[in-house]
Amino acid sequence: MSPRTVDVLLPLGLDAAYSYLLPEGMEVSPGDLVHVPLGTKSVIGVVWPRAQVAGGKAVEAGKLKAVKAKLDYVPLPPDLIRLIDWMADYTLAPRGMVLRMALRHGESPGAARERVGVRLTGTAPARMTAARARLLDTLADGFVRGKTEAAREAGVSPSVVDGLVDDGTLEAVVLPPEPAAYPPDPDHAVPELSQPQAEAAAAMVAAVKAKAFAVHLLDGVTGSGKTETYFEAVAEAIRAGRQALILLPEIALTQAFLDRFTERFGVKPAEWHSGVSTRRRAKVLNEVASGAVKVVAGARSALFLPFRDLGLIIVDEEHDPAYKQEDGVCYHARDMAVVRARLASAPIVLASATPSIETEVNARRGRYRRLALPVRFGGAKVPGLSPIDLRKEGPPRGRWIAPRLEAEINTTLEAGEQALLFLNRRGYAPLTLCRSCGHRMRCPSCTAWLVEHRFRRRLTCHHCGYQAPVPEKCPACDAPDSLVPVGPGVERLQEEVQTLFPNARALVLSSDLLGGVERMRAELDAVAKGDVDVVVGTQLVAKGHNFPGLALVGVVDADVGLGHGDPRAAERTFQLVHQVAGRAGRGKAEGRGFIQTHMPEHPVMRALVTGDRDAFYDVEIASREEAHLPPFGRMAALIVSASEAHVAEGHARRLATSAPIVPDVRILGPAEAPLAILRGRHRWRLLVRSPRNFDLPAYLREWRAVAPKVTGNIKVAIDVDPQSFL
Ligand SMILES: Nc1ncnc2c1ncn2[C@@H]1O[C@H](COP(=O)(O)OP(=O)(O)OP(=O)(O)O)[C@@H](O)[C@H]1O
Ligand SMILES: [Zn+2]
Repeated sequence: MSPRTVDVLLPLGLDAAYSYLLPEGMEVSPGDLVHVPLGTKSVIGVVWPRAQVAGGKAVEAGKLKAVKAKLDYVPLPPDLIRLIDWMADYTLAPRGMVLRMALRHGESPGAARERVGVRLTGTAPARMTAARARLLDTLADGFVRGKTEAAREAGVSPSVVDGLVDDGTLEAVVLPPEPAAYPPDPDHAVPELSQPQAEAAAAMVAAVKAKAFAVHLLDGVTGSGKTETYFEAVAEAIRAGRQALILLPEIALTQAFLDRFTERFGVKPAEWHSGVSTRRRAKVLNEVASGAVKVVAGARSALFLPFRDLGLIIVDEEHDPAYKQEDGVCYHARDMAVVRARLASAPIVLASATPSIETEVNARRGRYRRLALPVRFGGAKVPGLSPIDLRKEGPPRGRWIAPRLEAEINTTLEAGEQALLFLNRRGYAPLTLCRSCGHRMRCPSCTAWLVEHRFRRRLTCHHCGYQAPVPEKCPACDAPDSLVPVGPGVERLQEEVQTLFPNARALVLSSDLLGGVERMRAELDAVAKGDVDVVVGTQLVAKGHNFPGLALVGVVDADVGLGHGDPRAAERTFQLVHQVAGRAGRGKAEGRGFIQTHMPEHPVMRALVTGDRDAFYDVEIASREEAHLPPFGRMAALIVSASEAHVAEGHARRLATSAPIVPDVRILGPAEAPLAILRGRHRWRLLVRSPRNFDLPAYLREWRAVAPKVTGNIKVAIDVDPQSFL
């Protein structure tokens, strides 16, 4: 009999699986985790289905090494294996690197720590103290409680518990391990839905029941209650004993989401994001695989969880750029979620008030089914937006809040309502320059200005993280005290708010403040509770928050994102401003919004002011179509980088000449990237554009096969469907 072999994919920068001998007596199936030798090391790999190694090198069985051990870890389910293959083919990332994303959190949780609980025995204590009495009182209901919980609930120290155990008044019992998440109850608090909500919910529920792939766009205006509505589909999946995945763009910030889930289903969902401890993630992963965890709310990496029976995927705020991963394997989590849903034969719901152009086009073509929620829940109105023309009624020099906006903020504060000022610039000032010689402070390793962060007293590069204290004299001309900030960031804007409205409680919300997620959650909560009068925030505040007391929104510089030659600039600006404005007027107070701009006649500003969303999409879709931009054409970016400028340029030029010539495929560039130097590496960019129904990944693979060899420290990064054009 010929020796048995298996193919094992390793989580390394390799595309093909390697063959290994299977020792006698060892049985493995695709998806199983195994230990295999690689060189002198032993590494973890995954048994891969055979079809994938067709192109691999045939090795004589005699030279093959043997699988060392089959690991007692959760295997990858078939639809996840197919997703990994699909993603590797589509993004051109090595299959092993895609696998790595699915394995990164897959450590074994180890033995669960034993939890000890206590309960009353009926024996009276030898002696009574006030603390003991409180504890006994707490436990009088007869329920078992964890030792620490019992102490906390009674307000006594844990030693009091130990004392009573020693006395025989309490007995210690071993508690079963705590699950990663308790089962959500689909009938815990069923809301009364409005008519449009009920119709949309019914369609999604039917899709869950159908157990078939289908894409729905839940297209609801800000505050229409999209969450409540898709929760009904989640409830249906739970009722059917299946699992649901809810992707959120910034899960670390969405305490409010978890609270709402808890209100609806009685318990929290399992959370999955980088803020969750490794140990906890391992536990979640195991229980997702066993099927015990019914609902996961997570960041994009949750896409790679080994669901046992995935019945529904929700992508909330589907337009959010945070879904795109730009380093390592470049992929768009929304698009890959659609792929995973297809592979799992499950329905998927994309929710947004400002759908991406791609999704909107799919809905218009009927490929996605649109479920519309045209009005806010409870009758509140979506706020109107008025332009403030900075050319005519701008603020005085050195200030950024125009007089009209200032007056509006005053009115708002007098009425006891909250105001939000939006500026998508972190830090104090985007540029620092020397008053004497004009020297500009720039990052030593990027083509970028250093941004002053006054709270932290540092100049920071937002691209590479470089930091330095603000120097006391100009590094170029030595003039003392000559460095001045130019332009506003949120920190500087807050200073202006404090000057203009000294009695207002102002708060900066930005993703880079000290204190991390915990602080952010606490601050968002404070805003929602009304403990803050004026919020000054970056795009962080645009994301789905519900601030009931917020009446006024001022967009301080609506032009920030426009005019960088970025094909998505108009779309992004529209989405961001519309979403920010959508935070106002959700409670009792009527909402108002103001946008400060130098170009009120710009189509984006006009669409925002007239509130004519469809007109904006019409124009934007038409211009994309005319320019053959996605989704009317396909696009990929190739970024060539090297530590020396001429090396990067030379390679980019040779790469361009090596491109296979195919009618309708256009190579744009190479050109120096707008972010010409990043972390000390010089960058050149090529863009490839093809018709829509063209296999662009196949073309790119063909190109890569004939491209000049990558030598020295040259790197070529491929980004299919690029979102950023820096
Ligand atoms: N059927 C309902 N019953 C009770 N409350 C509801 C219902 N639908 C929505 N709400 C409430 O209305 C508010 C707005 O809903 P939600 O935040 O889900 O809107 P949204 O569509 O997600 O908005 P955005 O796109 O701005 O994030 C929330 O406070 C929500 O609890
Ligand atoms: Zn830098």
